[in-house]
Amino acid sequence: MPVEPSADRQAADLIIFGGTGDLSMRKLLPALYHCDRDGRLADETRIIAMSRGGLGDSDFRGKVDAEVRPALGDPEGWDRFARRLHHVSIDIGGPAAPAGWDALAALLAGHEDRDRIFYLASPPMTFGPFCHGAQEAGLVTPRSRVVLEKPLGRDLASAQAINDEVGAIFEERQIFRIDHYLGKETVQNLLVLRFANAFLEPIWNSLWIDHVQITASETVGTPGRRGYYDHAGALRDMVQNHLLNLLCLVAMEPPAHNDREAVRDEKVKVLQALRPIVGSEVDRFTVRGQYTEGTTATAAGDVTVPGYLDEPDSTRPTPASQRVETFAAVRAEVKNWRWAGVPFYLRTGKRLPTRRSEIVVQFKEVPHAIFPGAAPNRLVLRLQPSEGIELCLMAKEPGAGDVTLRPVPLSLSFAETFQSRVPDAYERLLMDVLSGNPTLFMRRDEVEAAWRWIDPIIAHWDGSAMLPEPYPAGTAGPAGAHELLARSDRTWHEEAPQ
Ligand SMILES: NC(=O)C1=CN([C@@H]2O[C@H](COP(=O)(O)OP(=O)(O)OC[C@H]3O[C@@H](n4cnc5c(N)ncnc54)[C@H](OP(=O)(O)O)[C@@H]3O)[C@@H](O)[C@H]2O)C=CC1
Ligand SMILES: O=C1O[C@H](COP(=O)(O)O)[C@@H](O)[C@H](O)[C@H]1O
Repeated sequence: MPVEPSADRQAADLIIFGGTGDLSMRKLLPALYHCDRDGRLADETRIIAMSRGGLGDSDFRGKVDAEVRPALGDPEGWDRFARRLHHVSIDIGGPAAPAGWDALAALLAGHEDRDRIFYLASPPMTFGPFCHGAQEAGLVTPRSRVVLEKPLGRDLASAQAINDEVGAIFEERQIFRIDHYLGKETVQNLLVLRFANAFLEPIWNSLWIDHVQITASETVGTPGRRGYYDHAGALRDMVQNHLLNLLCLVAMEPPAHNDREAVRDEKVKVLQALRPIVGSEVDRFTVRGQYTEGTTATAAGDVTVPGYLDEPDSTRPTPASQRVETFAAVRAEVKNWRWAGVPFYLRTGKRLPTRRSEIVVQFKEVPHAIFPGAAPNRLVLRLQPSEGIELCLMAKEPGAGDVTLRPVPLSLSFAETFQSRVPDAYERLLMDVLSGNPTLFMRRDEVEAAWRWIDPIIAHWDGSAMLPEPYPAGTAGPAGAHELLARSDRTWHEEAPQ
């Protein structure tokens, strides 16, 4: 049964700019539906999508009904959710933009006392023009907040320009830079695991840890996303934000408090301690690839899928599309006392064999082996497909005779242990925006520190005559990714004996 909306919830108008896009249809609207079903939205809260689509409210409701509802099964309380939906057409930067602002103003008139959230689920170059337009239309109230999707810009300079433009209209306390990985249950649990348990922290350093692997592997390709992806690539799309955030949470010092500034202060220090990868080092410490035609596993069996350049899209590939990486791997180092000499291997790619996001903390070998075959311990924090934690220990196989060792996992699945649905990251983060809690959002200095480290890698790739290494869809990425670890006698987690 859907839960009745709580009377003490603050009513809000949530304006999703880009409300017909992939992110909105796949993530934001399903998350908002779940929040509504669980009674977490006030009765009067409205969801107002904006796009160039020329849709009326009923067209938009029909679109959401056709595209979002089926993925939710048979959703209870759907009609209540559907009544919250509205659509306003606008072409930001286009000649008809004033008419769009007028339509939005008419819808919002008389509701100035509500929280007003502008969620920018659109390409980053629209952020500045959108905020200016909203201000000129008189729509920015003291109760307004703005949510900026990642990646914020294409490099440090564009990120600074966007931050300046948005910062001229909204105060920093009103700006929520979202990275949905920070809303994932395991990611929040990482801090609990580290700082609410005594046993890990004493060994959480270079004396005990050999290296860390952070992987976000996806089976999906990029059909229909050329307009965005050709300007992004895997490094900007995933590494600059999601993977660096995970690295920060693994590597940061214990904050004095679990509050918005203390946690973010410690994360920034990690970003500032990242050893820059510059010039020819980029060729040694990074790998990039692009998928070609191959096969991918689906529920209906293996299917042949096109390469990146042949993905169906309304825009044709350009010569620059050949340079876009759909796979990126980086060997990073945090230059401080705790982590000296411990590599952090980051890796992400599209059209890989499995959908899997995880952090693997690989411990060192025992200092003195009295049993042959002892493999080092490994802690795996699983973000996807299911969220959980696994500690791989060595155990003796039952039986008399010689001791035979076997690695065995101590596993914790959040869904099984807590017998409850694990909420999607966007549910948590959208509710944080609605209640005004920015702890799990990025501060300006964090985003800019991340770009400062990423920029030299991109500059070297851009200036190089080399193209990304091809890898067939459905395989584990380019050969260079294997070599990145093999050089130091290491292997990626899934290549190691399980
Ligand atoms: N897709 C995903 O899984 C994720 C995406 N993101 C981020 O979210 C943002 C959006 O991504 P995604 O949804 O994939 O992109 P899409 O291209 O699918 O959607 C973009 C949306 O913005 C609207 N839009 C674009 N330009 C204008 C304009 N000038 N005026 C009015 N509306 C405009 C589009 O509508 P129309 O064309 O009708 O105008 C559409 O609704 C990006 O910054 C991306 O990095 C973040 C995490 C995950
Ligand atoms: O931000 C993004 O994330 C998704 C992957 O998110 P996940 O929660 O499914 O791991 C990725 O597909 C997309 O390219 C990127 O923009």
